[in-house]
Amino acid sequence: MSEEVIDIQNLVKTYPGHTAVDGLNLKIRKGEVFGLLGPNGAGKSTTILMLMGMTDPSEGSLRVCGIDPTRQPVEVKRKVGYLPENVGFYEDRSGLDNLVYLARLNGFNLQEAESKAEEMLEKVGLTEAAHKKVGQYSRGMRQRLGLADTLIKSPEVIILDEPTLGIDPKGVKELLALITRLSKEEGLTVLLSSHHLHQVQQVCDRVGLFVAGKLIAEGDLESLSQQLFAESEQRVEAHVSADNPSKIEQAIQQISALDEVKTVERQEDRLQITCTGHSSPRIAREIAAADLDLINLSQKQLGLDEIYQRYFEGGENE
Ligand SMILES: Nc1ncnc2c1ncn2[C@@H]1O[C@H](COP(=O)(O)OP(=O)(O)OP(=O)(O)O)[C@@H](O)[C@H]1O
Repeated sequence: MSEEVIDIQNLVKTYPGHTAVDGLNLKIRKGEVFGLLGPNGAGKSTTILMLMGMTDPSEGSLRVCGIDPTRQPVEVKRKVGYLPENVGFYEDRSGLDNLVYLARLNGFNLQEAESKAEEMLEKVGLTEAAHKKVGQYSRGMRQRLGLADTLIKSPEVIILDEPTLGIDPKGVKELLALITRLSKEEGLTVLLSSHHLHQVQQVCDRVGLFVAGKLIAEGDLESLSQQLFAESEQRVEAHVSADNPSKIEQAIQQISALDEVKTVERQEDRLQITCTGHSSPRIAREIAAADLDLINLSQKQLGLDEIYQRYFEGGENE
């Protein structure tokens, strides 16, 4: 059975006159890359702050690596690497110097700190820039340095809050590839918050859609589209044998008679069907009942694009 590294139950955070997180339930398993996707103001950062023990929940319970961050914030910080939206470094000192300093703060002696810092710089691809001042780093390099810092204490979980904000497309690609590699190679559990659906789609095993403090759906892409669009219009294409036109006509009549089917159009040996719900099995049965050979049946997979359009556009207060 898979181990739950993050376990959130009925989590609520209220500020005066405002509920930022509203009854959140979420479990994230060991080694998973989970994307918390939502518009500005959805409550992502507030949730992360509660996971890190930096702000207390108003209600509910949460465990990170089995630890309650509200009661044991120091313990949680030992196990969890946190990369905030903006990381502060000493700008006039090199990346290596900054990391050595941060490693020392984490309790390593000077020798250990130096070797850890070099190892982490190598891991995030900054060896060549090790002696360059951080003030001269690009935003992408700074985030990689931030990631190196979060990895120094060998965390079990890393939490990244909008890690790609302000990075150019090439830097984003490199950072996402790095996150994926770290998770796969080191069995790291990753929680990544973002409002960039394409980025989340590229790296996450599962996605949670967070809107106005509530998780409205979670799962992989297929289960998300089932949860959100079960009743909405789907497109199915049936590729059938063209040998017997009368059988094709018969199949079209039978499929058209199904309650959930709206339209059927024939394009030679392909039937384009619009329907609600998951009608593919019934459509396949009708084709078989018309004694027609079915070569292929495909249902258009709804992408996060459609999900985003429907739920997230507009952001806060929408
Ligand atoms: N300290 C605070 N006091 C009052 N309201 C707050 C506080 N922190 C956050 N909020 C409000 O709670 C809501 C959720 O904010 P939060 O920062 O968690 O959202 P987010 O999803 O991380 O968005 P963003 O991507 O913009 O950071 C917002 O409406 C915000 O204005």
